[in-house]
Amino acid sequence: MAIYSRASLNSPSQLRSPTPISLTAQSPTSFHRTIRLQRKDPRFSIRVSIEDDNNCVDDNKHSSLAELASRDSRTHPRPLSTSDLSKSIRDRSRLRVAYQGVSGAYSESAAQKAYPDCEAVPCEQFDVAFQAVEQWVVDRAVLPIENSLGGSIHRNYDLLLRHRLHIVGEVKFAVRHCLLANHGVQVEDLKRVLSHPQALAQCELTLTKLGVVREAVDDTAGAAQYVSLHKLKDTGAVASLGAAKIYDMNVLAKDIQDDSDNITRFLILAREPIIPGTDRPFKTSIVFSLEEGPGVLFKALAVFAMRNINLTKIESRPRRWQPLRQAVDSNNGSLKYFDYLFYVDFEASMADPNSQNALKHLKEFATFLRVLGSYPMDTD
Ligand SMILES: O=C(O)C(=O)C[C@]1(C(=O)O)C=C[C@@H](O)C=C1
Repeated sequence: MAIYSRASLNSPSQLRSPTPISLTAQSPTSFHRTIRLQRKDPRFSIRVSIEDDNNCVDDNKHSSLAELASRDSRTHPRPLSTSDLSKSIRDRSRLRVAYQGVSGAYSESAAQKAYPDCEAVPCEQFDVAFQAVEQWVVDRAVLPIENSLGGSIHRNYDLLLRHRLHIVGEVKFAVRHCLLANHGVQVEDLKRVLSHPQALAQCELTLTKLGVVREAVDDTAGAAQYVSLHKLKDTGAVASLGAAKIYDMNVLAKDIQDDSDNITRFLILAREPIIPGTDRPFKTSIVFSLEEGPGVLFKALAVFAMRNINLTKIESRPRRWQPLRQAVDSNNGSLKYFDYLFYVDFEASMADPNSQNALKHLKEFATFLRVLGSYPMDTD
């Protein structure tokens, strides 16, 4: 049984697309298959063929997959993929906010918490959400950056640096996971459970007790959608109560996360920065790199401590393009070090001269420094 990326089966506009779409299935077993959605008649029919690695086409699968694809496409918007980004969006009446996943994902709820009247736009991957903002397809992106149980979402730290968007806000969202299965399926029937890797990590204790095989997919709601569409009897999903309703699934257990206080912090990204204020609590996010040497990170952090600026987060990531730095050591000759980027959040606005002085000071010995955004704190 292969786990397909969401887009393989839920695509209204893929089905209308003039070009055939080819998606590689991610298979947990030795099967590795490619799904091709091909348009036979532009208006009325699609042809779905499944090929295995030996290019054997299994025609018997056509009708059922086509049926599934069209049934789902009528009800839920398809996540944007990179190829959609060139198409213009006409309805500009509501703020459009990109999130990663499909309808029912926690990220969609976070987008709606940040902008209650927005049009939440699903995207296949984090990268697509970044590009959708950059290319004016949407106005904002709301993306997870850290979770109180699972830790940092490193991919988004890396993408913040690779793209040129600005952090204009943050939103904290209480994530309450449910164990979902198709109607009639009991907990004892479950052999495996699908979900987003963060969600699986957040439910470690429950899933270990159940003794099920865990399989990672792109998002929690996508897991529910997959199990529901395929009418699986031995597979469950960890997802939200909202996803249970959308994909008509039974809730076998609620609040299965390891700790009831399971909070994910999301960043709100935009093309333009906001003008920082001092009228309410602000946070500033920066990224910098430093020379190699004893006490350099200590010195960097001291620029905040000596000004009584509170740090709320520090994350280090290896530099992707020059991950190793060559340095000369008087005792050992030439040495190679890992080169890091440090992401720091501090509780102050860039409108505050204290923050400006701290960054001026940091620049004296940082080899690179970028302000990612200065934005109101979510104090909920
Ligand atoms: O899969 C989802 O529903 C998401 O919104 C993604 C995501 C994440 O990336 O951390 C968001 C919140 C939860 O922490 C689990 C998963």
